[in-house]
Amino acid sequence: MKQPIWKPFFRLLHQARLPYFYILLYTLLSISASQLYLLFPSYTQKIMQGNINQTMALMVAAVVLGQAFVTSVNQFVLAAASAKVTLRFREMIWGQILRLPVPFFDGQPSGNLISRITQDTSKLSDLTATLPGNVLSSLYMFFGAFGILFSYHWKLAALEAVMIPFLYGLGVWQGRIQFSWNQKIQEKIAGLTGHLSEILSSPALVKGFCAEEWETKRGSGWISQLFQADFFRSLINTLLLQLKNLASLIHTVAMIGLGLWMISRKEITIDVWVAFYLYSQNLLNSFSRIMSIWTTVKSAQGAVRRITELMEEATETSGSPADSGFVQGDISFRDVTFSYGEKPVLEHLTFTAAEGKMTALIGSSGAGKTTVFQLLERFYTPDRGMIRIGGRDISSFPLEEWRRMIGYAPQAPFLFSGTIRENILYGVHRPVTDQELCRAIQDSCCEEFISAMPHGLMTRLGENGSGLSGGQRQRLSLARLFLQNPRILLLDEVTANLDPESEYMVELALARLRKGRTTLVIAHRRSAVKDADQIIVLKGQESGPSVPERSLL
Ligand SMILES: Nc1ncnc2c1ncn2[C@@H]1O[C@H](COP(=O)(O)OP(=O)(O)OP(=O)(O)O)[C@@H](O)[C@H]1O
Repeated sequence: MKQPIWKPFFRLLHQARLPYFYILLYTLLSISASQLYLLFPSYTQKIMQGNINQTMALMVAAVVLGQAFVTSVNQFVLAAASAKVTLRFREMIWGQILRLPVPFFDGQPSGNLISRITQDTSKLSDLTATLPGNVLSSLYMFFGAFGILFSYHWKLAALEAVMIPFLYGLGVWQGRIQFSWNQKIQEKIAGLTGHLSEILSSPALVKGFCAEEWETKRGSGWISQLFQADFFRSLINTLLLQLKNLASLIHTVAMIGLGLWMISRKEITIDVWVAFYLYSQNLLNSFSRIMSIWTTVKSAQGAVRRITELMEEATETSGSPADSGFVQGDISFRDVTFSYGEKPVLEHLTFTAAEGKMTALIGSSGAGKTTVFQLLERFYTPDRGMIRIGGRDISSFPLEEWRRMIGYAPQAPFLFSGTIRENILYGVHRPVTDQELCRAIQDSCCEEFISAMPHGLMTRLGENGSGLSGGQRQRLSLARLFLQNPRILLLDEVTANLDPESEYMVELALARLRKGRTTLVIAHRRSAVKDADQIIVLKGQESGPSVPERSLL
């Protein structure tokens, strides 16, 4: 083990609210099962000594039935414990991912994050739910059996003591090999998941470019890589299992050989040897379990590391409610400089967007228009300079409060699978009356098409709002903004891809929405800036520092 995983592992346990009752119950039942297994050989010995009577028969029956009962109840407890632990870890990680800042997601394949929640949590749960029970019950059995073996005969016990280090070395070696293969599989699964989720998010694009054949090949590449890794892992696991079986066989043969030799020399009686043999099997079983715990730990090591890294990422700081304040006044960028990593985008940007007025941002592609919106949303922080509203630094407002004051309409509106009603109400953090909803639908020019739908507001949309035209999607997202009632509007080329009729409808809705709100619009087309009170030209890096030009249309 290169890096100890215990510290981060225990930190994770502390963070997740684990079902300790189930884990404790599993632990106690596992130890009870070990105790019952330890009783069985001594009863067998007594029977072999001729101690056959009703009490003995009842005792043996009780031990055998007890073992079966405890083991099967424990299976249920373990299933419940694992499921609950998985649930808690998944909730914890999902909550963390949603609170990470936007820069974290830059260049982070979504497939990787999905596999943190699906694959890695399963591994972590296996470890967490079973670790205390398996470790304690195996150690109980291991030391219990060893103690009893020494009390029987030291020579036979010494044979065990010699065998165990070899078996241990073998187990550690196997664990290492299995760990490295498990890691390979994890990487392949993450790659495949990332690739599939990217392609499945835009099936129309694939079809539009007639790229089915090409994508089939690319997908097959990932699938066959996973197959190869899976195949070799199974092959290696089978070989390792055979090796383990061979080691057990050697152990058993040595046990039998030494036992028979000692019986022939009258050093032990046959009943002692039988009991000894059974205890040595217990010892071996408990040792195998300890080694399988080792394998579980090794295979969870990567998952623990990845999840810990994720959990230790700094989340967005929400700020204190004491800093709340009324968001009003002109928005001013003062000497703002910003780069994405090493890549400078804005330099010394200074402009003011007057309260309640419309400011258009224009400039060539890559000039930094969307970046201005990103900074306003506080997805990123300026490297230098300051953004203020009514003279107050925008970063001094509690984050959530600030973002709720901003209504952002992107070029491609965000809609999700669910009813039209659910889509309109997304992000509206207050109860909404039917009248308010109707009003927002009317203001956003959605009334006509929603009432033409078979189930009206309760009509279900597909992923990304499929089932609606571009203009309808855009108007639906504007209905959301009417309800959200933000003080600042950020409109990113909202009408860019619409036909004239849809554009007219969206413009109508936008004109209503803009009333009384400070609006910033990203525009490429003249028609989109015709109502602007001022235009800021961003020049980007190509043409030197981006000094804005102010002019009226
Ligand atoms: N998350 C990011 N990480 C790194 N670079 C980025 C990121 N987002 C944007 N950029 C880069 O920053 C520059 C400005 O991007 P931005 O999206 O702000 O431009 P824009 O003016 O809105 O362009 P367009 O009109 O084409 O949408 C571009 O060169 C872009 O490649």
